[in-house]
Amino acid sequence: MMNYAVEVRDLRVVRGGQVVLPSLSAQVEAGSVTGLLGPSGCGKTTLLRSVVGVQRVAGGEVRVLGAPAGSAVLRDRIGYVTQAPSVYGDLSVIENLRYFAAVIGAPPDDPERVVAAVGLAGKEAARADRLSGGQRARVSLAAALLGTPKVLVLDEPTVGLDPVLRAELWALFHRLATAEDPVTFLISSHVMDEASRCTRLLLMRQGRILAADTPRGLLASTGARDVEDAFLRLVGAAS
Ligand SMILES: Nc1ncnc2c1ncn2[C@@H]1O[C@H](COP(=O)(O)OP(=O)(O)OP(=O)(O)O)[C@@H](O)[C@H]1O
Repeated sequence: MMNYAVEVRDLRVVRGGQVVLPSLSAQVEAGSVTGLLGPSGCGKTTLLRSVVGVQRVAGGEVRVLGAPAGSAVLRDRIGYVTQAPSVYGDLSVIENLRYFAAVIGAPPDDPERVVAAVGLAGKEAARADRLSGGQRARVSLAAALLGTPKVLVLDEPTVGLDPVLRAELWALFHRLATAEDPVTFLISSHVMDEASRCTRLLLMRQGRILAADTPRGLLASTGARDVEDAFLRLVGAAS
């Protein structure tokens, strides 16, 4: 039987009177680097918020590591990085991470470990509001890595980063996903060319999952030459 880190069944979400997810079902395989791809406004963030347990849902079920999304047992087992990096501007990099480590009860030497993991060694003493956007995003990512979570949910983590840094971050995700104690990644992006970096894909449009497959499987089943083309073919077939 497939081992799923995240299972979503018939999820319904209404935001501001608008049905954003009518009835969405999807799974994320344990140890995968799963990309959630779809155009802006299709409901990616809403789905991620539901997985993390911060979204009010109107129906259906979301389970993470077998427990209901948002339950207390998941608190230090799931990390979430939102689109807007949530760090305190008036604190240094290491102060931010020490604060978040204390909140979740992570080991005292964890801030140093995660600073190195995201390539910010040497920037520990820098105030967060004096960092570049990409550096601030990496502080948020470092905070999500504290306490060695089993599932990391990342909302467009590579937006605004240069290609070298982008490649480094994807390499980091794969290292963590294939480690002895693997982390499962669910990563949203509206940039289709990031699809090839994922081991599995969820293609989403207008609150629905169009396809769930490996990048290779998706190209084979659609006959497309790249994921953008596959997406267009699936949209064409669905309409
Ligand atoms: N706070 C809110 N109140 C009401 N509606 C909202 C709210 N946030 C988002 N929505 C609506 O929900 C829909 C899905 O938004 P969501 O942020 O999940 O999309 P997304 O795919 O993550 O987009 P993007 O790639 O631009 O971040 C959109 O139509 C949006 O207008």
